Amino acid sequence: MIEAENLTKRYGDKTAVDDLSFTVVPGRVTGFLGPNGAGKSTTMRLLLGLDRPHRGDARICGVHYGQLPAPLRVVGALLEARAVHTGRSAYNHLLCLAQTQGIGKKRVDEVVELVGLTGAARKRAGGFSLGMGQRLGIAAALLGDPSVLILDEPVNGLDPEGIVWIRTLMQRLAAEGRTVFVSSHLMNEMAVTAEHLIVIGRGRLIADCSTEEFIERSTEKMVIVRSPDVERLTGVLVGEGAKVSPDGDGTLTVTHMEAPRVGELAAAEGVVLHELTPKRGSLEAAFMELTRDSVEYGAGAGTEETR
Ligand SMILES: Nc1ncnc2c1ncn2[C@@H]1O[C@H](COP(=O)(O)OP(=O)(O)OP(=O)(O)O)[C@@H](O)[C@H]1O
Repeated sequence: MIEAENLTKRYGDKTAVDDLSFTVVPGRVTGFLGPNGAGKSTTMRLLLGLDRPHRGDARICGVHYGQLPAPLRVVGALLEARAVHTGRSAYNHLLCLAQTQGIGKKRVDEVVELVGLTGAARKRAGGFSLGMGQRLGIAAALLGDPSVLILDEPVNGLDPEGIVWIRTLMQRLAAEGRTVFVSSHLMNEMAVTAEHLIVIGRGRLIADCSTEEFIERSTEKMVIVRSPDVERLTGVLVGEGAKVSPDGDGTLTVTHMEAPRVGELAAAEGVVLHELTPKRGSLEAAFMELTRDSVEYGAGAGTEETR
């Protein structure tokens, strides 16, 4: 379990994390989302005791990170892509880490295999690609067989096979009853990986809910309808309050009306349907909608004064 309580962190006059409270529970993958500069990495550093909050409290399994007697055995962390600048082999890098916490060589062999680095473990870790470096970072996070995992952008640098691998791994670790807290910019990936989301903007909490609820709350449901008689169908649906946009080739996108009602109206009017597909919005669309006012950088982001 991870608990943030009224966490606040300022850098000069910039408030990076602003009175942020949330709880991350075991047994499911919790995604941590927010636009660039929202405060995700800062929050993770506060949780891991790498930075001190100006106000509030960060606890892992009920205590501050610094109070954990053997931290690697309780919490495994991967912080944002920094290569391991070491002339040591990946294996020796992990072995040294393990030894600081009284973790045996057998576990080093296990994690090397678990992350698919067996063939590369004797190579110099400093020469690793970004993807291999990520795998090594994940191996280090798993060394102590921790019950809590805090992963900042673990998908960074991974190829499609690596992305599926980390998704499956995170879901398995959560299913084993661990707390898995993971930040990412890849919305499609988070939509299929995380069951629960914590979303922040400008250091403040925007949403703390299931992924499904998050999407449902902030995107409009659509129905895709295909018919050889779009004109008559459009008339019927619009007459009953639906909003209809023709996509050409006999397809309509219908909003403001659920799929069963579309089907019922078409049947009542004797209009043939070739397709009737309810479509839920994407996590990406929901994220853009909910964080629109919290975007720090990028198109449309003004200065504090102009907003
Ligand atoms: N050491 C620091 N000194 C000064 N400002 C900082 C420092 N660390 C973070 N900040 C500022 O705090 C804010 C939050 O940064 P943070 O890196 O936590 O955001 P983030 O959500 O992880 O962003 P990204 O998605 O781009 O990685 C940003 O405005 C950033 O510039």
